[in-house]
Amino acid sequence: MVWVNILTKKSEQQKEQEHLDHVLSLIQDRIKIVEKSISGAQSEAQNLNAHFFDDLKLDYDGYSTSMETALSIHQQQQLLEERQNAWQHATKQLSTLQRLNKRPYFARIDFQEQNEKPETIYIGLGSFADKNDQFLIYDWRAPISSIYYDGKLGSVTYYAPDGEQEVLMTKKRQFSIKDGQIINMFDTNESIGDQMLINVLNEKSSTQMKSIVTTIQREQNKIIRNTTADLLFVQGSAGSGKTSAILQRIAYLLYRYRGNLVSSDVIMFSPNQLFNDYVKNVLPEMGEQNMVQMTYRQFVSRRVPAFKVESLFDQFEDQNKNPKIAKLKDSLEFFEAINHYSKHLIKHGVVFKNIYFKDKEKPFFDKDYIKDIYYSFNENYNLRNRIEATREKLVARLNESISAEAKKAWVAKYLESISKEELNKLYDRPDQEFASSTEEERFLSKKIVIKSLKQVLRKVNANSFFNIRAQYLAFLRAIPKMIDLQQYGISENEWYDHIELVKQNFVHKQIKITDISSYLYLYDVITGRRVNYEMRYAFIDEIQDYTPFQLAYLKYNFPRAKFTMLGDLNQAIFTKDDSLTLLDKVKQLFISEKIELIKLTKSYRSTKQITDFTKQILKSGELIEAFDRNGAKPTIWHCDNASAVHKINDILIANNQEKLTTAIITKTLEEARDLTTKLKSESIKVTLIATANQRLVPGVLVIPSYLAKGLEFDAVIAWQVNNTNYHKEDERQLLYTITSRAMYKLDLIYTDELSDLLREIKADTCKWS
Ligand SMILES: Nc1ncnc2c1ncn2[C@@H]1O[C@H](COP(=O)(O)OP(=O)(O)OP(=O)(O)O)[C@@H](O)[C@H]1O
Repeated sequence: MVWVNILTKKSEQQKEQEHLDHVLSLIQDRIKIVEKSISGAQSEAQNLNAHFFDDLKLDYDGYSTSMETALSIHQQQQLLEERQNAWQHATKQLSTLQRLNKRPYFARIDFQEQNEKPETIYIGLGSFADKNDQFLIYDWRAPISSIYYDGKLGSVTYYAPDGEQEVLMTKKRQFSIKDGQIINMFDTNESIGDQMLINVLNEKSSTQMKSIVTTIQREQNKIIRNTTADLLFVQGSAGSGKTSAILQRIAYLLYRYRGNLVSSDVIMFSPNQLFNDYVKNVLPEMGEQNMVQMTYRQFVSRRVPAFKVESLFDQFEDQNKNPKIAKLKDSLEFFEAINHYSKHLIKHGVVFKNIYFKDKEKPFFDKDYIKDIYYSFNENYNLRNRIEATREKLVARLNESISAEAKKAWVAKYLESISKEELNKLYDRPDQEFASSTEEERFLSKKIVIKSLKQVLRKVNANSFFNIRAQYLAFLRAIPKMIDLQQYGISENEWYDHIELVKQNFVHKQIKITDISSYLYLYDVITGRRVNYEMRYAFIDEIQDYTPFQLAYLKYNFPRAKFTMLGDLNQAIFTKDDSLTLLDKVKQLFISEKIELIKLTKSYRSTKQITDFTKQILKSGELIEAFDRNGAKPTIWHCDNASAVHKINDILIANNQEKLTTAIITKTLEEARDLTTKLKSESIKVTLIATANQRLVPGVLVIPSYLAKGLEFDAVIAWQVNNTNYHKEDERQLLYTITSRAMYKLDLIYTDELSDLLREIKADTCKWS
């Protein structure tokens, strides 16, 4: 019986190999054709470029002939553009073919639609059809491919453009293919067979994330292919594939809406710059371009170049932060307070600034004068109309003042001081004539005034007459009238002291991350700044570190975008316990019928031993499911100060022997710096990652906790898990985030006393040393 099985398997594999050889030869033939057409198009374009002017009818005499010239240029340009497009299309095709040539497909499914013939299709990273338009490979994103990820054998459904389809799936086969050879193949009845997943997961990590298209899991597939939700909210434990799902989802959407959606219509907010570097290869690996990617801090900071926005480091290590005030400022209630406050501003309360010109003592436009204009419009004017109308009036006033300004002494003085060359530039034409020298002088004076007044015009057009800093402080002062501070446990004195701090920050050109969003929102509401209606999809990873205010502000900025928010409420390292209620807050921003929630509980990153250990750090970690892949139990090392660094060395030697890349994760940056110095003095080679702008290099890394967000490493050494570093209940999530970065091996080192947060760990889930 066994023999028969082996024999059938062998002959099956031979058949599959023959099929693969056939497909590969067709792909290679196609590559040759496309390469030829590319070089053809290239030389044609070069030719066209080189002879561009030879072929043009250059004739500038008379209207009709110059029209002809224009037409001729236009035609040549069009021709060039067409060649360029054909060339671009062919290059894209070539890169897909080259990808397919390396690995044509990874799966096969056999199925039968009602009253139709049975069909067999192969699934790969792109589509490929023969000369008769018969598909030999289906893109993994094609509607039918969905059943490969979704269903067990038997009756299954998938969504085609014309609705739900039911088919009978009779076979699901997975392949490992290398250099044109089938290395292995399995038939499976699971969504995606565990064997394939184990093989993929057992490959060691690199400094770059990889695509997971061959082994997407059922729940992940739901996230990837969702097109109905306005808000898709994914709560997933550490390592459950949230980030992977986002990236495959973007690739899916670009395919599904191709022609209508381009990568610049998609924006992704990521935790830090290091993370961007970590994921940057995934979309190109799938043949797509990367989306717009930025951190929230970048998104807000670029709007306030004059301010220094609190850094990630300061935000994490700021010990003076008042959590009660932060809670208030991060809330949706605070967001609503701005809406409420702005309604009152229709009648009074907008704060203005003088605009100066030459005279630094006397304003050119006095703030009271501006205020009178602003409030001269009737109450039907909303804030945006008001500021626009004020701008218009100021510009009109500016124009009216030209003649009077031209008579001022500085103008005559200036005229005398400028060079002949500069003077000549002031005339409209070189041969311009004037009735008298007085008239000429008047003309030149006006020209100078107009030129100089441009700086005032710029200020008016940039709304510089609106004093946003004073306005923000005024808004903060109005808060006790709108929000019951006691509810947040804040006394009035505390609040006013806090306003003083914000003011001092402004004086030093600094702004805290808790202020920047409300500051910008207030500015936007008052000036009626236009938001981005073009963005179609917004992705937010590590959602637990966002405040409800920030999410409301993002929603305001991208009103037409569908949002996908992913995170692990158990890994909140900035918002801590508040993150647990985040979902309820976010729900208020969307229509409830358009919200879909998905939970991912299985952790693919770490071995079973690591997941079973780390989940105990959380209060409600029991819901996290480990993927059945075995490794060593984590080890907790107790060392004295002198031996701790040597312990690291021993662990690194062992990890190197197993070819595991190690990251040593500290709580703070200061600790990371300190440890790096100690390790280097012992001649241990490590790279310190101190800022998010660094690159992830191969070799041992020392990295502070808040920069390790979203990343993963073969082996992790959690440094100094003592009770000084980790004793507060709200530090559980931080410790969980650090330890859950490990894929295969986890060591924890402490001196003095062990963290209280690790005391309840079951003795048999780790080794104590
Ligand atoms: N279906 C899958 N097939 C293969 N590998 C997977 C799959 N899903 C997840 N992984 C792997 O598991 C690891 C963790 O995935 P990912 O980083 O996307 O998780 P995450 O939920 O964003 O984690 P965290 O919240 O801890 O940052 C990655 O190495 C990823 O490649």
